[in-house]
Amino acid sequence: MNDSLTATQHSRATTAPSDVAPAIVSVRNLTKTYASGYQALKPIDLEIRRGEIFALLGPNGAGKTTLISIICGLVNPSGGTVLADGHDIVRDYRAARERIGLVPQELTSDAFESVWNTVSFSRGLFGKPADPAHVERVLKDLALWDKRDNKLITLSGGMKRRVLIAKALSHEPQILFLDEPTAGVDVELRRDMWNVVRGLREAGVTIILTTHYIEEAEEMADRIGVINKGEIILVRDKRELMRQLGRKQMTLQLQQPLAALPPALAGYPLELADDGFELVYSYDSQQQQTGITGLLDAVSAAGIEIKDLHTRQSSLEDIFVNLVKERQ
Ligand SMILES: Nc1ncnc2c1ncn2[C@@H]1O[C@H](COP(=O)(O)OP(=O)(O)OP(=O)(O)O)[C@@H](O)[C@H]1O
Repeated sequence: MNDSLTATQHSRATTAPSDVAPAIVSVRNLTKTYASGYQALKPIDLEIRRGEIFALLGPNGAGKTTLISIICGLVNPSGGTVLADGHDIVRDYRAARERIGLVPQELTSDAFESVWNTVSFSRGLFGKPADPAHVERVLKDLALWDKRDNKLITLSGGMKRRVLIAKALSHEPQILFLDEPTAGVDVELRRDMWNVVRGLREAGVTIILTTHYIEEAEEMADRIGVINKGEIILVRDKRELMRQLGRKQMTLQLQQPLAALPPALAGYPLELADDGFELVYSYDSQQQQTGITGLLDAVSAAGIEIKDLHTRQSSLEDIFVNLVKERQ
């Protein structure tokens, strides 16, 4: 991403998000019941901070697309309010929508249109005057400049994804929603896309992404929101979340297999694994006392010989699975 976008598109570039960063999107008491009678969103309150990357995680059918579609004005809310940069998305639709870019999963544009025309046309849809210099910058930033005259149908999957982002940026939004930005793309392209998204954040764009790849949220997000069955069950700074909810496991590989846990070790949170060749101990690394010393003494006193030992920190995936499981 070059500096021109930084300087011109987002002259109000923000500093790094902090606790005091004001909300750029405010969701209050938002509900959605579809015509079928299905309540897809229970009352939702959510604040997205200016300049952050916010990842919205949730299992299939949790309500992610419904929430994003309401904020972007594609689906009507049943109740509650949403402000985008201070503009009510219903009463002040145009002003709110102008501030928002949405990168959907699929390219629905005319396959026989050129990259340049598609992106320029998107800008026009928001009533913005033509600005070839801006379109040029966006295409250059997304490494699409060489493809500007190519028809969409001739582009690779990765290039099509970039076109989706270019379209969403064509009208200079401050808030960018990415719906599953890297679904179905290979690892290399995923890393490429992450760099593009980081570049946008550096240029002052607030990013909200939904993802099934928890690794993506772990890698990219400043904050994480978890939605389950139409309810936001958690919103937390990513690092804090991993520190607070992260658990550690210590695995002891044994010289000889155990048929069962010896009674002397019954008081420890231990599991036998790998056909009795492993003892797995779970503990909270934040605690003053992890219990490791006592456990190792007890193992030794029980005459169990250890061949090797390793520890593993739980990932965001473990945390997410546990959170959602708890609510079922
Ligand atoms: N137009 C609709 N009419 C009735 N029910 C709907 C409609 N759209 C979505 N739903 C239901 O609302 C719930 C939430 O759907 P939504 O698409 O928001 O979930 P999601 O979290 O985005 O899921 P996924 O990860 O599978 O895309 C689902 O149970 C879905 O079946």
